[in-house]
Amino acid sequence: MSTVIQTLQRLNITAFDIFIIFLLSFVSYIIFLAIKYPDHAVGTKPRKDLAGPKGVPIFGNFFSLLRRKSYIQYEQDLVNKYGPIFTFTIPKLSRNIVSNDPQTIEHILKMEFDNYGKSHTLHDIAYDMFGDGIFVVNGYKWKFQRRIASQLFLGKNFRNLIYTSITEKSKAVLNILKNHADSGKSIDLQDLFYRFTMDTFGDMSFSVDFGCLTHSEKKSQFVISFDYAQDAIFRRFVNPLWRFTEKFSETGQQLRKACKYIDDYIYNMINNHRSELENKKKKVNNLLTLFINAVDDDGKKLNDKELRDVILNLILAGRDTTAQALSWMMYSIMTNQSVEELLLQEINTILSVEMPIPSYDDSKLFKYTTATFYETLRLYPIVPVNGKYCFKDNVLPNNTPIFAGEYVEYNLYIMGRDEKIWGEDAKQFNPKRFLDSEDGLRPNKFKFASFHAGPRACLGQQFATLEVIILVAMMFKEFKFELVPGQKSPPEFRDAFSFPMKDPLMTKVSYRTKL
Ligand code: HEM
Repeated sequence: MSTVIQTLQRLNITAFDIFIIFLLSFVSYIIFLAIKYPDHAVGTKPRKDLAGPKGVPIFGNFFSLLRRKSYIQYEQDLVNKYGPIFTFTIPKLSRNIVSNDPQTIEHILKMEFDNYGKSHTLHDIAYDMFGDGIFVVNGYKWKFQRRIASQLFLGKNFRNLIYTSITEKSKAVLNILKNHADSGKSIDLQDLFYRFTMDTFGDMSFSVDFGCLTHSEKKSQFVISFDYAQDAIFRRFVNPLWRFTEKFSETGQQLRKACKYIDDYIYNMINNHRSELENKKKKVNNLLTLFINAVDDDGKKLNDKELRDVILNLILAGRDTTAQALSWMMYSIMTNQSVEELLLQEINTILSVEMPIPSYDDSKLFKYTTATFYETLRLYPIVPVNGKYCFKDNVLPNNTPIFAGEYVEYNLYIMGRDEKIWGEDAKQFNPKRFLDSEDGLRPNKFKFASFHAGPRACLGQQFATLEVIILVAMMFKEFKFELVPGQKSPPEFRDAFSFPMKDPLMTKVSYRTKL
């Protein structure tokens, strides 16, 4: 070090000179980048062959995206201007090529499955919460988790477990609704559904009572931390400097605190479950037991960190998706009287005063209710924007070339309203479209891709459908629901990993017939 200083002194170079050299080098580097990336984000290839908004040097379309009202609105404006295929770039997140057509979805989710997957950037951004869980990994890690989890969701052995959890927690929801019907106090249904899906999932998957329905007035610290961490991590997508800013920001500090709380809670749950399994020496059938006992190809069991990642991903999948779908479904029913009438007709033919809870087998009879659920997901897809990272150069069925490192994205919210895909009444809420069509309740998975498709199709579709049918049937059998006036209709949504309503769904509850 001292020789460097001596040399600099001999050459008469001062600290100020060094500062100027650094500054000039930095400015030259920025100029070099600005010339190399004149209208697209750093690290991306130019794509003059594709339509799309012109970006600024280095940052591409980052600033216009920051000014957006919502990501969906941003893309809707681009569809209106450029048509269904267009592109834009964001630093770190690379180039997005949006192609809103079912053939593209089939191509990336099924036909070219091995060539399109989760990216390193997604894994990095989400790591603090999702770790190496099923939503953010590819290859063996994904396959292994899918294989184990599917035993619960697709295996017949777990039918009773799932059914019992759903009906028990649905009864708890009905008790809360009774209190509101008696007191005349309105209720936020979205919040109620989050509590319902969290408790159902906790019971069924971990034999844990999160207490969301029993201690309904106070959110548990776990839920508060879980929600905070999810939102903070989602915001990283539009902050390429998040690693730096979070070191100093309040958000960063709160996020670390939330993740620590979540980790402690989950590790504690794992330890309790392990010792319960060891002490009782009996089989506790649930998702956590399946993963604790599972062995990989080398005969190795998962360690606590791996179990934690698996659990957190599944809680995310199991809670938010169905709670939000239920909220949009209730909103859609409350604003479509004819749908409510047909739904009630169906419920009343299957349920009675003596049989107010659908049996597992009866749940299959709720065709119109299932169609109403699907129609909700068609117009309000819970993962509205999805896409995959391209590993090797490839060409889409519509002849759009895709280069390694680019994302192919599709927007189901926009596709759900596209008359070319769904016909003239695409924007209308009409559950019958599923029943009247040839495919019925087995719609083409690439057109109706709300549950994803191909080898990574949603594992929880049947579980979510059962959960929705049972709760909705029980709720409508006993209560009437009415939106509290003065709320935005349709409700606004919030940018997130899934599709939450921005505001509470305030609803007045009354008895259908006072018993
Ligand atoms: C309305 C309810 C639901 C909807 C609309 C839905 C939708 C989706 C979508 C779009 C994906 C693909 C996500 C991706 O790009 O990686 C997915 C994956 C998944 N879902 Fe669901 N989901 C729902 C409920 C559930 C429930 C209740 C569970 C139960 C835990 C669940 C478990 C999973 C799992 C494990 C995956 C990952 C599959 C894989 O990568 O192999 N889902 N779901």
